[in-house]
Amino acid sequence: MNHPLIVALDFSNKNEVFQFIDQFQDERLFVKVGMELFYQEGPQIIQEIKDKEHQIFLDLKLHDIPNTVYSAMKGLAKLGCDLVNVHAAGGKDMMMAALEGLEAGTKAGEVRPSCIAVTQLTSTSEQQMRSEQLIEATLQESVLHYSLIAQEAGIDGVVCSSHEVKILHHHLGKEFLTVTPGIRLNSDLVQDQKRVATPDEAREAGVSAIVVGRGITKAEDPYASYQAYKQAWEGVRI
Ligand SMILES: O=c1ccn([C@@H]2O[C@H](COP(=O)(O)O)[C@@H](O)[C@H]2O)c(=O)[nH]1
Repeated sequence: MNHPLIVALDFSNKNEVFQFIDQFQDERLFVKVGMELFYQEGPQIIQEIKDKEHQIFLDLKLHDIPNTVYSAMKGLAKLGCDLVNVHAAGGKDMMMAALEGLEAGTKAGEVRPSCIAVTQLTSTSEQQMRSEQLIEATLQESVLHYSLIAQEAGIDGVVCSSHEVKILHHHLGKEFLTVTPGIRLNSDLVQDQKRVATPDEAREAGVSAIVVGRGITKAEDPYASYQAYKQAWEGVRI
């Protein structure tokens, strides 16, 4: 994964999606299709975006018993996305089943999508995690624990915040993917996110890919905002 800036297409219908995408005639985007769009438009939206030669992260965060996740992933693999995900809280057996489903559903001669696991949502604070999930650890420890079991299951990386990336690299190596939402420019509103970082901070932490939604899609000039995020994200990478 070559350090993409992934744009979250949190729209409720395909007209809004293509109105947005059509502003980027000269760019091959890496976009994220999440629950809002997928549940409204169904699986065919994936092919329509692929026809325009954009890469796709299908962010459905699967979390169920292993057998159900196996079958769901087998079906999703047929859509030909680049990246899919599960919740690490579903457990090691569930994550292994997700990978088996992806392998089973990937067409012969094609590469299976990468699969990452959500650790703690970027909208979760440590205080919330402790009081609502009854986890008696720091947030970093919880993210590290979920990442360790994800790696043991054979998962390719995790969704976390930029704040946890250095410790993950230390324990899991730099090849393990870190995909971080909760990205904001200093001028942006934080909204419902709790663990946020700027694109520069994410780059300095060594993040593999950043995810940006409203900062681009709801901007007055989405194209200009995309370029501003991209410039800050690309910076000087060492
Ligand atoms: O921990 C997570 C996991 C997924 N997301 C998703 O990323 C985008 C972020 O959108 P913004 O508008 O930039 O806040 C959104 O689609 C979430 O579903 C996340 O934010 N945190």
